Amino acid sequence: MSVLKHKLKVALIQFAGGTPDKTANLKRAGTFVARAMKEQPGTELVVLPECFNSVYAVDQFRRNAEVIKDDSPSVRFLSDLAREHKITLVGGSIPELEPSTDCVFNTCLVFDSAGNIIARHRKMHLFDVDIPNGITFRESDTLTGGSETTTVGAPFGSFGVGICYDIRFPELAMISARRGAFAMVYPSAFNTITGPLHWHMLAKARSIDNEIYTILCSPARVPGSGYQAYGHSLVVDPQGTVIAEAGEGEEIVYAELDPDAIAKVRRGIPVTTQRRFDVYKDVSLDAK
Ligand SMILES: NC(=O)CCC(=O)C(=O)O
Repeated sequence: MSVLKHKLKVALIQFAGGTPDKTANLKRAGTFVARAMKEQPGTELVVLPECFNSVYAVDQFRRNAEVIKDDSPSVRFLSDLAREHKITLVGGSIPELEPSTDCVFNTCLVFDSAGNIIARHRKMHLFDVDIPNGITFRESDTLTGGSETTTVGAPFGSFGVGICYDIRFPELAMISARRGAFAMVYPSAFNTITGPLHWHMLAKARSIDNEIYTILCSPARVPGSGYQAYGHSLVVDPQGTVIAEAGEGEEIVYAELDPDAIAKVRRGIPVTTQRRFDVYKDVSLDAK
């Protein structure tokens, strides 16, 4: 049985949501999703970008954080959106406040077509980098990393979720693929320094490693804003080919995923059954 149950239409909403006005950001996301449903009828999976409801900045996460409960503004909005359009919605990411610990997480919620939360992925690997003459960013100044990998069961099959920098850690994708995922979905916000270096290569690598689809959804670039998003939301097929890609501005990326594409690649180059876990049982062990 294929890991993807039937052909699947997806839409990636690359829009400029991350302004200081959360209400306006949510409203705009809703407008784009409605447009996607008109332009590509039959869409079942919709993806929003990382931190789509507020400004992506270390000193803004706590201010914009919401507790994950039914009446929090972004949670209610996303739930209504999924129910209204009868879609599985990967709700980008939002800053989440965990009241029991007072920690703030960068969190992706996934909703089913009835508006129920079916997964919560807390970004595991925080974006802490310091590239000379490039970019310095330290999410860990104000965020806490999650500690669980996420594989979501949807009516059309299972898919894994990571958030942006998580894509650099191939273990997440492999864990989900070994659980039967047909795709990895990463709400993301690369930038104009690391985007040109690694965005496409990482997406292709995760696809080729696991012979699955890889989906990256970025915010649109806003000239003059503090954090310059890379854009280029894309879908890579199980062979490592980009089958749909946006430019830098606001745009919806449409694609149709095909179970046969996964089966064909896996038949031809069967790495998913040739792995030697008897040799590399646990890569987390210290190297000898
Ligand atoms: N928001 C992020 O995690 C950015 C990750 C990034 O740009 C990278 O190069 O990795």
